[in-house]
Amino acid sequence: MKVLIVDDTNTDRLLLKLHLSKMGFSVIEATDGQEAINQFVLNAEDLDLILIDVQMPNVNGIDAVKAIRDIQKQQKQEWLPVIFLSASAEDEAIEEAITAGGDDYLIKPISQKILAAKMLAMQRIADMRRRLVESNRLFEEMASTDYLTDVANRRSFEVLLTHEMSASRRGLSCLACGVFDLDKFKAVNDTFGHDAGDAVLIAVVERIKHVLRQSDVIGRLGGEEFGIILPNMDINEVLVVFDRYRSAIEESPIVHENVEIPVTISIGVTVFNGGNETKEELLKRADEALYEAKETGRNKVVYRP
Ligand SMILES: Nc1nc2c(ncn2[C@@H]2O[C@H](COP(=O)(O)OP(=O)(O)OP(=O)(O)O)[C@@H](O)[C@H]2O)c(=O)[nH]1
Repeated sequence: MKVLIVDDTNTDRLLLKLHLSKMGFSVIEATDGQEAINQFVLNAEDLDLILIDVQMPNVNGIDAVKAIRDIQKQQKQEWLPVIFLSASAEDEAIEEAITAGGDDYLIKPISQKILAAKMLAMQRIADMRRRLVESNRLFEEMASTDYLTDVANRRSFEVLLTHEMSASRRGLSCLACGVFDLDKFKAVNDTFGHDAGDAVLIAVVERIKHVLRQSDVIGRLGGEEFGIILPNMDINEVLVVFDRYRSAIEESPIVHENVEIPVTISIGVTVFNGGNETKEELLKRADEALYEAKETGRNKVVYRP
């Protein structure tokens, strides 16, 4: 557990540091409120607790904690426990400290036993907080990822598309968007089985990912339909690039359990017109191009500027 100790009195700070280090905590220090804010910003990622004196010159403990809570709120950070340290046992002082954002209040001189007990409680909170942060991260990942192919799901693909459209508006760069669909995929399922169909979907995505640039996006729009976003494209290259994806699928069959499954895809492509065009309009145009590719023979790219 990493603890920030803030106290302008050297002896108090060093004594606390000694006790906490003996208990096995890693300690960083600050000698006033402003330094506390700076240290918090630098260490926000892995800090577990702040122990902060109330009375300090310049920025006092109360103002520093208010500023830290504001930063946390703005940056949507997880809660970080704060314990105030003060010689004052007045009800009003305790009330002010907790209102400012403190979680506990220790009266100086601090008993070693009380400090050890409080640190045990804070350790529990820190562990709980870590688990919460990790499960939130996992939850967000699951909520935005397609369970089968591990690429962006429709919801997160649309969020990314909106984001890339704004970037394209600002930078006046060309943004290409493609929608592709496996050809006669029902026949793959019917002939080779649903598991083989799943394996084909995974393999197709892997092949496309292999030829995408780092900044490109692929997402599953549903069933056997996928979307591709290509930011910063050269408009003259759009067709060539998407045809490379098409041929990457056609060039060799997908092998599943030693069985060769020939697969092709049809792609509908368009480019973002800028201005007030919405993502729905953009995707609709790409979908219409895909429909035309299907209607006119499949295994082809149709471009609708
Ligand atoms: N294995 C598997 N099949 C899926 C999945 N999602 C959708 N499908 C199948 O994809 C097939 C889509 O069939 P259709 O919409 O008739 O299209 P198609 O056979 O690909 O024909 P065209 O698109 O016209 O070339 C259906 O059989 C769905 O069951 C999936 O996650 N796994």
